[in-house]
Amino acid sequence: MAEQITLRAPDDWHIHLRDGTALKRTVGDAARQFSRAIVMPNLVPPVTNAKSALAYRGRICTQIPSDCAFEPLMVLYLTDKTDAEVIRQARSAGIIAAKLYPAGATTNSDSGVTDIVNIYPALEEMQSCGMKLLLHGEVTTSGIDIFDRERAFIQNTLSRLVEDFPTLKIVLEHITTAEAAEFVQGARAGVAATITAHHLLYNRNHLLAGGIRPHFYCLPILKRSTHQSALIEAATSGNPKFFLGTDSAPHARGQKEASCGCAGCYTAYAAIELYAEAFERARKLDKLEGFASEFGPDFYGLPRNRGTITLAKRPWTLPNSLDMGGEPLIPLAAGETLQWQLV
Ligand SMILES: NC(=O)N[C@@H](CC(=O)O)C(=O)O
Ligand SMILES: [Zn+2]
Ligand SMILES: [Zn+2]
Repeated sequence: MAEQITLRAPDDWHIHLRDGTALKRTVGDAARQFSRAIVMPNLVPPVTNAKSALAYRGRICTQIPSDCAFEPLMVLYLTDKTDAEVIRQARSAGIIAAKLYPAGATTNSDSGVTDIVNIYPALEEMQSCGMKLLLHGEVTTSGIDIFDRERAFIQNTLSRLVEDFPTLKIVLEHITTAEAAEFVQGARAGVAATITAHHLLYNRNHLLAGGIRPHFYCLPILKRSTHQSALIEAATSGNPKFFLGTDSAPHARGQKEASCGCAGCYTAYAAIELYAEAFERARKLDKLEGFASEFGPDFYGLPRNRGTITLAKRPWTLPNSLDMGGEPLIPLAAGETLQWQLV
């Protein structure tokens, strides 16, 4: 029999499920892999209040496969107009986090925040009611090089936020640099980070050397391999400040393979298998369970899942494309062979 490992059931603390006909694909994949997921609110139009978050949750729930138990955890999209009252209503509707997209930073972030001081009253309220702040941590200043945008965000915005709101729980999402890992490690309690599978498995050579490969294009953009190594180190360290967030973000093939392609990698189809690959390469498979299944719920103050999943060492090949109800969707690592497979 193939070698197997059994883990407490994992959760995804950052995923994009989109809406409408995409939900069958995205919710099905997420629910097979994870028990819970933090659902990003960057729809068009974005999810900016309790009412639209609950309606979106309802649409997601209709697509949960009958043999899966899956809980979507909803997130509010912060805009310049989000005030304390919007936060209070969201909190009483069970929304556990709000997301800061600096305006223009990434996919569907046009309604994002133009100046952090505009949301200080909302952040005050979040701090007092215990709502988490999730960050797309990149500056949008056109003069700042795309490879430096995360570092600049940490210097200009995050270091100030952490001090101005000393008890606000903050997640710096999808970190991509050694500086981000260091900042989070050294920051006060209540500051954590998620790390994607693709930032553990790849670096900018995979994106750009020997031809441009649009399916590796995501934001924050893949960095050089020294940063990849720092992220592997952080994810496999057993430090509970680092936990799993796939940032799985589907765009149909034509949106990716284009003269101006969209940012986002679709990893939900094989998410835990991709992470297992990265942890095994680092010889740290024993650290996967904490990262994938324990540190996230502990940070959010939610119970750890009771169920388990089993992975078997049984090499398998990802399909070349997936059906998303229209144009095909190319999963990350399409056609590649992974060592571990979800049983
Ligand atoms: N990560 C990405 O490259 N894209 C995400 C947005 C985001 O998380 O920044 C998307 O919604 O497509
Ligand atoms: Zn983002
Ligand atoms: Zn994202």
